[in-house]
Amino acid sequence: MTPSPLYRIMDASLNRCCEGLRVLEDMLRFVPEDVALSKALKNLRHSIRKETAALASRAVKARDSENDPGFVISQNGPPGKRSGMADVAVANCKRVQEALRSLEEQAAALSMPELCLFFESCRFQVYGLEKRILETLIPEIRRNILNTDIYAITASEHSRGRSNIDVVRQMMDADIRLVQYREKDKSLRQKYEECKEIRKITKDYGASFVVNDDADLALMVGADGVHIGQDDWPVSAVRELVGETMAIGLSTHSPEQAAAALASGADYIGVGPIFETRTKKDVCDPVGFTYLEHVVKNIPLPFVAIGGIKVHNIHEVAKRGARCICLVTEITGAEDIGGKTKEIRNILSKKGRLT
Ligand SMILES: Cc1ncc(COP(=O)(O)OP(=O)(O)O)c(N)n1
Ligand SMILES: Cc1nc(C(=O)O)sc1CCOP(=O)(O)O
Ligand SMILES: [Mg+2]
Repeated sequence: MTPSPLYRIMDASLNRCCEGLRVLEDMLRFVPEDVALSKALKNLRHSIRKETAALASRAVKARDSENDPGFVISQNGPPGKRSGMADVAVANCKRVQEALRSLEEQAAALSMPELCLFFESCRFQVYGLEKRILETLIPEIRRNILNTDIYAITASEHSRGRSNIDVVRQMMDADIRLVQYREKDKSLRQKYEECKEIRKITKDYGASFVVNDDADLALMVGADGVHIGQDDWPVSAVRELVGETMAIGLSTHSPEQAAAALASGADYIGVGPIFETRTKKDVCDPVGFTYLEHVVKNIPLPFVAIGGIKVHNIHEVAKRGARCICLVTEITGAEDIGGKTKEIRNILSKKGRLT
């Protein structure tokens, strides 16, 4: 007898549900190393496999993957729709919940009341786990954006006449993993076009992309982060606008601002200007090493040191504990961006030996 098509749906939904749980389980295990949460997901997956063993062996008989129209749809769909790890986590929570809802409906239609109740209780467990995932994994992923040595920023007026696109391509070829788009005098349309292109390039290279000032632009182009200053919109308002998965960076220039940034929910802070800089017009006086050392000792947030940092002084910054360092014109103004990046990395790799 041909099995009911409902079994075919259940087969697909069971796989979808367990695959989604596995993705989440691995992310929690390896990103924030949250063993308890990872284990809770694993237990749920095992209990679903156990409770549905009889159903699964019937459902697999209804499987016909070669003729599944969904396969054609996913093959032709837009590649890389997810904009980062946080999006992957959120999408997989939804995937598991939807699969469980579908299983529940099919079980009801096939008059399997016990399984129907089981799937419903699993779905409610996932709602609870999703809340914990959003509270632990997503902020960790957002803060991870600074988990790199160099933070590059565009500056078309200091780029030897090269376009931002050209400069970003060279940055990517130099294996710079984090780039911010910062332009003060271009129209919104120009900024939008450039950011769209830079988002595409950075994604191709697997690098992170942050937009300065404009949270709406960051959203439109699917950036990984937005960077705001003390006079920009407050972090809480930006968070409301951009949602949970986008990182928010906040410039700080004093211990008071750093403490406020911590309370504000910013994912990372800019610490500067360490030295004098002419790149930012309305910048305050250099904060020097005192403020940098204060942040290293007292502020449990990722930070990036910025302002006047060049090849000749970067070791002074690194040896005081800055692990992520931002150089704007030193990189955009270099004739050979790849060569300059190597020079910077060479110094950073020797920082322990420099006095
Ligand atoms: C990484 C990083 N740190 C600091 C800043 C400066 O931001 P802000 O104070 O808002 O000034 P402008 O860059 O908007 O002139 C930054 N952009 N990036
Ligand atoms: C954009 C920016 N923000 C700063 C801050 O201290 O918040 S300093 C700065 C410009 C840094 O450029 P350069 O590396 O060319 O000196
Ligand atoms: Mg700003």
